[in-house]
Amino acid sequence: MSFPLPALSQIPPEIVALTDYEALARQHLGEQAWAYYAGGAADEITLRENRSGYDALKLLPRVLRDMTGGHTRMTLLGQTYDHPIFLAPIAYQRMAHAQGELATVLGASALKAGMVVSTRASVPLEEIAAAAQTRLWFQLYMQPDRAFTQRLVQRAEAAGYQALVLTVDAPLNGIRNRQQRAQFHLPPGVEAINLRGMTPPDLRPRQAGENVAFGALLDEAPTWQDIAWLRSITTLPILLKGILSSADAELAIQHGFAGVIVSNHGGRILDTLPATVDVLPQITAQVAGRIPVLVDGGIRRGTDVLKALALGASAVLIGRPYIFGLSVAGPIGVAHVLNILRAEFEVAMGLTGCATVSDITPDILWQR
Ligand SMILES: Cc1cc2nc3c(=O)[nH]c(=O)nc-3n(C[C@H](O)[C@H](O)[C@H](O)COP(=O)(O)O)c2cc1C
Ligand SMILES: CCCCCCC(=O)C(=O)O
Repeated sequence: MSFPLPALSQIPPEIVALTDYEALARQHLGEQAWAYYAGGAADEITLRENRSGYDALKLLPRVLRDMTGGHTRMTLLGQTYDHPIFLAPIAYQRMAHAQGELATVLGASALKAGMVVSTRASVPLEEIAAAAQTRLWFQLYMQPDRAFTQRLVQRAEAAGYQALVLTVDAPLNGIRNRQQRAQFHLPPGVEAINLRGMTPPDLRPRQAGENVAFGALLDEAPTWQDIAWLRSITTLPILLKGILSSADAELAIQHGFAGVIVSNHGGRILDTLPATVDVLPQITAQVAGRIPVLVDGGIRRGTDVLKALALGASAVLIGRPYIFGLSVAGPIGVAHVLNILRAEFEVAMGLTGCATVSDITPDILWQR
């Protein structure tokens, strides 16, 4: 089922960096889909800072180290991965490509990248698993109907997903002005197919002055009290996605999570949150190696991957870049994005004197 890597030779030679896909994707996606995928919340301050945070960090190479036998492999939750770059969960991928998540999983398989499949995927989770030749994790939005949530978790487990990722930073949608200006709505035929049969939340337009968040939506949002229940219905390891505070990272450990993902949802939920790379050091310090810490948001270069690992992350996830690759060139685009980033990461390791990921330590970051 995997496709041959040589197909990457079909990619136009001028596409050499992740950002090259961004400009092309804008031409492939309509205005509404572009607003959905590329946009962030409100003034998009957090969206921009996720990127500028990495640019502000400078590397300090170590030289003349023995690099014999170097590689990018790493171990996470007891499994070995070829490299520490994962695909973050992104909803509704059939809006970017006719095959949606099925195309993405082929691209991920070609590069043996771990892929996190969204609850709001537009292809049944079982079909994605059947096409996968790489490790899959399932991202869970807990639903008000707990029996429905339980069935979803059981389906993911039965289909062979190896971990759950509980996203907790989006109990309701952010203020998405870019989407509003583009009058974004899902096109016909694209839906969160794995949520079929569930009573949809009450999203009717509110009268002026009426509550938009308090009431039904937030009353039913999960809390720490629900975690024991979630852990009781699955044997899969569960990671917590959407952590920015070290106090919440500590609570995650106390509640038995297998890992945390430092994330501000790609700057899409609440604007003016700090960049994930800026809070990462506090969280890795708090966690102190007890569970793995992953991070996403703004990672566009191999040097960003290296910096995140130098700050203590075990792995990183990318979101928009692979969606842009998907929209331009389907599975090959996803594979190409991963290939570029993995190769850049390897070069950055080599040029800072890190032969393996365990050699990536904070001393390769320049202190002013
Ligand atoms: C269009 C879009 C849809 C997303 N859908 C989900 C989702 O369904 N579940 C989730 O946990 N995160 C979702 N995210 C957040 C991503 O998983 C990830 O945190 C973020 O995209 C990382 O930032 P980056 O896009 O700058 O790499 C979405 C992000 C985007 C851009
Ligand atoms: C209540 C928030 C739902 C967002 C679903 C998709 C997503 O995570 C995103 O667009 O971002």
